[in-house]
Parts: sequence; structure tokens; C-alpha cells
Amino acid sequence: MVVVLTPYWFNGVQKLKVVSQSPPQPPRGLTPPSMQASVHKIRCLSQLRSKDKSLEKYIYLQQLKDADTNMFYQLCLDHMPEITPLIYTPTVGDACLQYSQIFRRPDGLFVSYKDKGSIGKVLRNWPRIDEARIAVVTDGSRILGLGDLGANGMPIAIGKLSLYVAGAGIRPSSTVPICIDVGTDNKKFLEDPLYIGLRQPRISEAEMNEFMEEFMYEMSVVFPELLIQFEDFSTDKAFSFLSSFRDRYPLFNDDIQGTGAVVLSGFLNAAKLSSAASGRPLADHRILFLGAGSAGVGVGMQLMSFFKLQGLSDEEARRRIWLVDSQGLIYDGRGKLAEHKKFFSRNDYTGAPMTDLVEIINYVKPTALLGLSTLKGAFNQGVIEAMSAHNPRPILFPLSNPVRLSECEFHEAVQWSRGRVIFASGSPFPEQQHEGRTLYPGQGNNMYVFPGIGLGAILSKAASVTDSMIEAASLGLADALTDEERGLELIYPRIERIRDISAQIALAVIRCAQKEGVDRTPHLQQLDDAELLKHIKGKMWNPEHMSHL
Ligand SMILES: NC(=O)c1ccc[n+]([C@@H]2O[C@H](COP(=O)([O-])OP(=O)(O)OC[C@H]3O[C@@H](n4cnc5c(N)ncnc54)[C@H](O)[C@@H]3O)[C@@H](O)[C@H]2O)c1
Ligand SMILES: O=C(O)C[C@H](O)C(=O)O
Ligand SMILES: [Mg+2]
Repeated sequence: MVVVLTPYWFNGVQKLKVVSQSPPQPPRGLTPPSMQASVHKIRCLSQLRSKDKSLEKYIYLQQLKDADTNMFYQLCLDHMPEITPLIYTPTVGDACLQYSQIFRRPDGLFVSYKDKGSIGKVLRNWPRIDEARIAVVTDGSRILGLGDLGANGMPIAIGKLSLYVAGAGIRPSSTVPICIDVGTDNKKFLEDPLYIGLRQPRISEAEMNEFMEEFMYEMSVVFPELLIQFEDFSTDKAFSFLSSFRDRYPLFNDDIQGTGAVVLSGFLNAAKLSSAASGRPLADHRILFLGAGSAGVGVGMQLMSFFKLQGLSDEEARRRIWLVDSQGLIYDGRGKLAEHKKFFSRNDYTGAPMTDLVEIINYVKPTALLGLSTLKGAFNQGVIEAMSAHNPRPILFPLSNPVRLSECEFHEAVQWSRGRVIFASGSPFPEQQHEGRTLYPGQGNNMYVFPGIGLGAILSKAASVTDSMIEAASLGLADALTDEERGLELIYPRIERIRDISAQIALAVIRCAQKEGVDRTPHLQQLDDAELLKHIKGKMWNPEHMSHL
């Protein structure tokens, strides 16, 4: 038997613990005679590949995760580009739409409005309370760009947590997927006899606020060491719960802050490529958003850092950003605006409402066009040609998910910009050949950052997740490109390197937590960067052997 001992600190004293050992031998007869882990991996992969439809592959992989967690994560780590789109975006969107039909067994915690007044009791039913470190919590009210999916939102929480394990080595037993079910306004679901959620419309805003107060308080009592990631709450709730709870509990909102961080990171690299072609100073970039929801405004806020890093003031940075929603350009003279849209509302435009995207592009002359609108095909030929007319290397980020809601596809962007586009999308697209060159799409998806943010916050036992920690994650990701990746003009690293990237991001997050005084692990302050990185990597869980052998 191989036993590996690793040092750890307890109350200031160094101790040793066993971190891995060879698997216990199963009783003879309970496994077939020729059962080798390496061969079984090939078997599992071929079972997966024998399925035609992505949703069938999703179901197979979820069942594999239940039956043999180690094998599931070995496959994930060995075949990241193939498996990520199956357990996460875009397939997870179909899994949510179909969840009431494909449901096999509960996997996660459902907290419903019926539990009001006794939420703590429900949370205590979770079987691994002591080990819980990270929960992804959704209320299913805005799943990707698919709208209100009620209790069918659970796969989103499960998918994000699978990436925490695969991408950052969080122990599977430390993850808690939670779906809050407070009704749904999805009429089709309410009429579906198979629908698994509460059969009632969503509760009122006041009832929801009261429910969330109890939920968050009980979460902190039952799971004292837990970091919470809010996911896919509709925009009004996303902003209000983030601001009401972030100073009281360790949490972040993935759609606002995670997306902001991942887009800032990609934009830092994209702007350098674009400026190299145009000669335009970095501080002179102009960014136009189609979509002004939680993601659009969250990204806008974070992209202000891009300009501030170039030496611009808050006000100058704000003025480099224009927002468009379903009513057109957002400006003061347009009439009443939702609270979250006011910050970027323009006071330098006073004309009639401007709704045509090409007209807006010709007015703003942006260097970058970002889509967080859920409006498929919004970046059409006219739009991309207008962007290309103003820029030798236009930056186009159609970030809406899943694939079928993307503002444009990569091959369209390549064709209509004649190969000049600098591109990142929320969902994955295949690479393209153009005039003898291979062009690679970036994937501007928060999956690059939330695992590392979570890992850093967990290891530093951060009391809260600050804006600087999010920005540190973003800068850490931007710096993670290798020379080879830069040579290929990638703006995000290859997903295969996610574990290394997450470790780098966690390091940046921990250092920032220490600087801001929100960390609660003084012994980590004594480590230099190399030692801290080693410590982080040493903490990562690795799938080792087949659970059932
Ligand atoms: N890539 C990522 O990592 C990432 C992260 C978060 C969200 N997203 C995606 O962003 C999208 C939006 O998410 P959200 O939470 O902000 O949703 P939301 O519904 O709150 O926001 C959508 C915005 O788009 C605008 N819009 C809708 N139709 C429009 C039209 N015809 N013309 C112009 N604007 C229009 C709306 O007015 C609104 O401002 C979703 O598809 C989501 O999957 C991607
Ligand atoms: O889930 C994703 O793929 C990204 C993002 O959180 C979204 O809501 O679209
Ligand atoms: Mg999301």
C-alpha cells in the first residue's frame, strides 16, 4: 500500500495527515477478473462517445458521477475541451429545460417556499454538513438566457460545482448545489404534469426578501465555513441580494462579478491586439454593450478598471462605456430607467431614441462590441461590417448563452470581418480556417474565474469577497497566457490548463484578501508566493482510482 503524508497546520502546530493511499482491494468475486482502471477509462469514454445527442451524454456523465465520482473527474480532467460543454454550458441549458423529464434522483438541496420558518431544519438534512465549503445557489429565475426555469434550475448549480471540482480541485464532498424554489412564472412548466417544482407563481418581491433573509442567516448557522455563489437570479434580485448580503456573509454573484472578471481579463488581452493594429492608445478604447442586465452592467462596472489601469479617472472611465437595451441607447433623456441602468446612462446624447444597432455603432464608433442581450443573431452582417469599417481589428464578444442565443457565431464574425475579428463568446465555437490561417475563438465564460476565486476564498477563509479580490482574479487570468498562446493570438488560456490557472488565480485572491484584512488564515501570510502556490496545489483534490473497485 502506498501512503503519502502531507504536513498541515493545526492551532499553530505542524502535523501530518494521510492524503492518499492505494485503493483498498475489493472482496474477490465482486468485480470481474480483468478490471483495470486504465482500461475502464477507455471503456467509459467509448460509452460516452457512443451516444449521439449531447443531452444523452449529459445523462450518462451524471450517472457516472454518481456511480464512480473518481472516474467522472478523471475523464473531465483528461478531456476538458470535450467534456466541459457536456456537463456545463451549453448542454446544461438543455438539461435545465428538460430536467423534469430526465430527473433520475435528487442531487442537491431543494429549499422551497413551503420551508419558510424552518429553513434551518431543511439545511440540516444535508448529509455532509461538516465538509461543506462551497454552495452554488440559484432560484432558477434567469437560467442562462432561457428565462425562468423554476426548480429546473438545479443542473446549473450542479454544473458549476462540477467545474469547481474539475477546475480547482475542490473536494466533491465539499460542494452543495442548492435550488431555491419559490414558484415559477413559466406557464409551460406549471402546466407540465412532470414538473418537479412548486406549482405556484413566483412569490412577491417582499416575500422573497424576507425568505432570503431567513435562508442566508440559516445558511451561516448550519454551514459556518461555507462560501456562497449566487447564480442566475434575475437581474433585479441579482443586484439587490448581492448588495444586501455581501457585507454580512462570504459570497459573490457569478453573473455580475465572475462575468465582469472574465471579460476584463479577455478585454485586456484583446485591446492590446486591437491597439497594436490601429495604433490607438489603450486609454482610447470605446466599448458598446448590447444588453444591460446583471451581466451587461456587471461587466461594464468591471471594465471601468481597464481604463483606470490606463490612468483614467472614475468619471473618464465611465464615459468610455455605452449601453443599449431593448429600447435602444440608454441616455438620460429617454425617460424612466431601471435603477441598475442609471450609472451608465449618457447625458451627452439628447436626440430621439436611437434603436438601430448599426446607427448606434456609427454614432459611438466603438472599438469593442459586447453582447449580453440573449438576442440571437443581433450581430448580423451589417453590424459586423460597421464594426470592421471603424476598426482594423474589431473586438466582438457575443457573450450570451447558450450557443443558440449567441449574438453571432464565430464563423460569421470571421467571414464578415474578413478574418480581422478579435473574438470571445460565452459558449464554445469551433476554430476556423481563413486564408490559410487557423483562427481560434476565445470563450469569455465565467468558468475561467469562479473556480479560482472560490478556491482562494475558501483557503484563506475569507470573511467576505471584496471587489479587489475579484479584480485580482481577473488580472491573474489575463497574465496566465503562455508565450505559445499569445503567439496564436489567444485572449484566454487553453481550458486544459484550468488547474494551473485556478491555482494562480487563487494565489492572487488570497494575497488580496490578506492585503484587505478579510483573510482568517494567518499562517498563510508567512509563506512566500512559491510556498503559497505549493500549498494551494497541495490542497487540490485529485481523482485517484475507481471508487467501486
Ligand atoms: N459569458 C458569460 O460568462 C455570461 C455570464 C453571465 C451571463 N451571460 C449571458 O448574458 C445574457 C444576459 O444575462 P442577464 O442576466 O444580464 O439577463 P437580463 O435578461 O437581465 O439582460 C438582458 C438584457 O438584454 C437586453 N435586451 C433584450 N432584448 C434586446 C434587444 N432586442 N435589443 C437590445 N437589448 C436587448 C435587455 O433589455 C436586458 O438589458 C444571458 O444569455 C446569459 O447567459 C453570459
Ligand atoms: O453559466 C454560464 O455558462 C455562464 C453564465 O453564468 C451565464 O449565466 O450564462
Ligand atoms: Mg450564470
